[in-house]
Amino acid sequence: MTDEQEKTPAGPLRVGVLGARGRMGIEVCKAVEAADGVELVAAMDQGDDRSAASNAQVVVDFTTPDVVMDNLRWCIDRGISAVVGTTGFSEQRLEQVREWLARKPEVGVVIAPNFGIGAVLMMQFAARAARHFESVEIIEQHHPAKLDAPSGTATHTARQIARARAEAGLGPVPDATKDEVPGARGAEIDGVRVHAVRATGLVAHQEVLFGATGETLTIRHDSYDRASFMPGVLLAVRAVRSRPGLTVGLDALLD
Ligand SMILES: NC(=O)C1=CN([C@@H]2O[C@H](COP(=O)(O)OP(=O)(O)OC[C@H]3O[C@@H](n4cnc5c(N)ncnc54)[C@H](O)[C@@H]3O)[C@@H](O)[C@H]2O)C=CC1
Ligand SMILES: O=C(O)C1=N[C@H](C(=O)O)C[C@H](O)C1
Repeated sequence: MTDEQEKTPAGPLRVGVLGARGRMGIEVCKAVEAADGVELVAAMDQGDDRSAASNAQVVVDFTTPDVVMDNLRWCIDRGISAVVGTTGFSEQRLEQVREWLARKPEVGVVIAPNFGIGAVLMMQFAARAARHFESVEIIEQHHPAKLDAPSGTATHTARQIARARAEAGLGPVPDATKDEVPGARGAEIDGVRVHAVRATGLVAHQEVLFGATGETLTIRHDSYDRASFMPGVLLAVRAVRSRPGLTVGLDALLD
């Protein structure tokens, strides 16, 4: 961005999209084009020259876990803030992003495992319920073209539940089952079992099942259409430049 552009007052916020021909990218481009106060200045996908997005003030990334770190570095180096929905963010990756941002204190990055407002609330409710139940399992369900399992949302939920259980002094989830077939009891994330279902017709769904003596509690969220993620994406796009540093999840933006 030139000094002249930075000084120009109050034009629409210039937004670039990486992964623009993907399922989410197509929806984000439509949402940005339809929204007030924002302007789509670059819609880039694999093989395109990323430098066409240099003029953006905010880049939205819905690509793949293997390219997202390179994209983020590219944005941060250029002083471009970023809103990231791509999955695959381990604690090490988040730490790496914080390191890059330390050299660019004016840049903001929001990384959210799920931009659905209902999904954010589902994760919050699950974290709140966690300390009251000795048993918990997560069942995530997605469309069969999804590349990763378990989902970023399920991983994030499991970590939040594990943290809440530890703070409450709960021990391991009780389970005497012998795994006769490997995988029958799902994956384990921070001590929480996660089951990943893939089926045609699904979009993005998650259940968190809690159990205590004589009762269960099921907290469920369903995204039936990718439009469900757009209010959260636009919220982050509008907020990210006023939140320097790294923000993980949408929670702080909803408060
Ligand atoms: N945080 C959230 O709310 C949501 C996150 N996701 C995540 O977003 C990611 C994308 O999901 P989908 O759109 O369903 O996948 P998709 O496979 O439909 O789209 C990914 C796109 O990225 C493109 N791409 C690959 N490398 C690229 C590069 N170097 N530069 C630019 N574009 C590149 C691909 O060509 C493809 O068009 C996944 O990690 C998914 O889990 C999906 C839905 C919601
Ligand atoms: O790939 C998807 O579709 C989704 N990915 C995100 C995830 O992995 O949690 C968010 C949502 O579940 C849809």
